Amino acid sequence: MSDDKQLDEIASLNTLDQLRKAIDQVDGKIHNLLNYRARLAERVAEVKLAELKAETGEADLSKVMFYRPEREAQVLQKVIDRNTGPLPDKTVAHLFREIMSACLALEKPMEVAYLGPEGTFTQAAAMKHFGHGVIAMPQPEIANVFAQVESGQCNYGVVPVENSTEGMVNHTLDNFIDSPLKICGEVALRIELHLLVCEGASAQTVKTICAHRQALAQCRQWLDNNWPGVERLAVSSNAEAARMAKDDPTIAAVAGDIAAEKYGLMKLASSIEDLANNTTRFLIIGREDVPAGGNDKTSLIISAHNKPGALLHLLTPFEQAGISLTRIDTRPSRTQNWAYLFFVEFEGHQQEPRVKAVLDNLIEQSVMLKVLGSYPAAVL
Ligand SMILES: O=C(O)C(=O)C[C@]1(C(=O)O)C=C[C@@H](O)C=C1
Repeated sequence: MSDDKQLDEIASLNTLDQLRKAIDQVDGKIHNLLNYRARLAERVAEVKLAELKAETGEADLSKVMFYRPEREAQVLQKVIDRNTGPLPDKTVAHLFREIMSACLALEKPMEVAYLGPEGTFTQAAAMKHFGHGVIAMPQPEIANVFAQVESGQCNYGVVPVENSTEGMVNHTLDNFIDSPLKICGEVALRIELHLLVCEGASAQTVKTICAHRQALAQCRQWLDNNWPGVERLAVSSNAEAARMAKDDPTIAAVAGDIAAEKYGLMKLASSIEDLANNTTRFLIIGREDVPAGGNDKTSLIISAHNKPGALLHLLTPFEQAGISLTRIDTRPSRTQNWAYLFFVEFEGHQQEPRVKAVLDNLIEQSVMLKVLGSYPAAVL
């Protein structure tokens, strides 16, 4: 039905009863279509298995790539492109995110490791990226997330990589150096941090402020101004800080809403992060390469020879090919041979000829080059 016809029909309905009957009818149609879509996804799973069998002669379910990040990004982009409202783009995209998540769970339930415990922003990022159809498995450290995916115990992992206030998450970058895993997606999350205490606690009872060191850094100025001289303790995650504050009125945790809810904490102060637009970017890690989807990014680690102008030489091929860099960062090298180690991110997929040409050029100039993966740019 065209938009105009829909509007005319809606305008002709004048009673609550008429409108609710119309809503019931639409719900029936949506419901029917949802299950139709779900059956198509089930059939997709059968076809994927049959294709693997035809290609390799084996029908090993663990080798089938049920999750297709490039296709999911395309589906979500189409949702946004065709949306005419009144529902906002973000809302319809989130609805379709959950529909696809449920369909994927029918194909095969995915196990996703994330930096836990429950209640971390990384868990929120995992849900934003995969929807609620996955089985989320909290891990104590970033290294455990990598290990769970490398060993095959989990299908994918979610790790924080960069914060708009504090820069790169070095643990994650260091883990990539030795890991065979590939980046297969990215997700950005707006981070709001609060000062949380248990019931009965107050500004007078608090002796220590606990949080992950990144969160403490993101609120440094606010804490300096409002809580000068009070001890700050870096712990393994904000959720862990919230867990510690739950039964101890001498501890205040810096953490987000999910942790506050999970541990039943009160807000002594809200939104205490120093920068208004505090965002953390997370990466999805997996064992397979992701095919090109049309709007991709590529991440790599590269080490340059220790001579003047080395970085400039590494970057010139990107400029010549007209490829935009989205990030460049340095880490201290961990072997004596490497003078510099750079993490570079740029627009494009490693299968594109222009990107391939740049990578060939870089291999010649660098001491070491490791492509961490090409993956769809975040849509949500
Ligand atoms: O197109 C596919 O490959 C599917 O498996 C279908 C579908 C979907 O529901 O649209 C589900 C899971 C994939 O990650 C991508 C898309």
